[in-house]
Amino acid sequence: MLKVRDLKVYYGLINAVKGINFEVGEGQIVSLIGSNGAGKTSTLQSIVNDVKKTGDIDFKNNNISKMKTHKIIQNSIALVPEGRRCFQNLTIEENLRMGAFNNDENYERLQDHMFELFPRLIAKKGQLAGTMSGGEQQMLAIARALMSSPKLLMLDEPSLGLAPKIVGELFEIIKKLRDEGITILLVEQNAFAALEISDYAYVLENGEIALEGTGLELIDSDEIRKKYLGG
Ligand SMILES: Nc1ncnc2c1ncn2[C@@H]1O[C@H](COP(=O)(O)OP(=O)(O)OP(=O)(O)O)[C@@H](O)[C@H]1O
Repeated sequence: MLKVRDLKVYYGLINAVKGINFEVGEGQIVSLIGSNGAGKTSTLQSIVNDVKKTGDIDFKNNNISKMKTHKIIQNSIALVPEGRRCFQNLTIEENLRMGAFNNDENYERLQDHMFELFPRLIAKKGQLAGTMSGGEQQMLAIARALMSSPKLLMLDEPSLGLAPKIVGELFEIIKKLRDEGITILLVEQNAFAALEISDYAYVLENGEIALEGTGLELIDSDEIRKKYLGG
């Protein structure tokens, strides 16, 4: 579904991503893991053309490298950025409606489905997003992105700052989305949680892919255990 070839991202003289290649197959969960500053966020931003880059990005066999960000989003790719960024002064329902503004699909049907997927949100649907917990806001951010009916959902550090119980709940939902046919590209520092649910994963180090394999292969790898899984 997504093929990234020789992707490079520069910020002035800083070469944040150094010519990486990776693929995301339809219906898969693929993760990019790596420590702070490895280039994960820059990679996601370059897919939606929100950062200066070189290289080729094919989505469903169309080259989208030079497409404008809003066109890419209309083209069924959604990005949930790090830090959630819900509309703090809007209610849950209003946030969902904002997510659907570009979508001709039946709003009520989509909204009902979001409340099925994220039951924590239904009781609070009239509440302002800014007054909800971090976990609830992360769920809302994902639900809002899903309101555009994306084929590819990209999540940047969804577990950041959340309690382990909520992370578990969130990752179960991510698996469910994959089972519903949504392809997922997940960026995570929580390597174990990501690898456990990933069909395939890439390890980014200093802007390069240091290692790749199935989620289970990487969980079993000594190198990954030492560097990312605490032994
Ligand atoms: N707007 C920017 N201007 C200058 N340098 C930047 C900018 N954004 C990112 N960088 C640098 O690019 C490198 C990669 O950053 P990036 O945010 O992509 O990494 P990351 O793996 O997502 O890390 P994190 O998890 O901390 O967000 C880092 O060295 C970072 O300091």
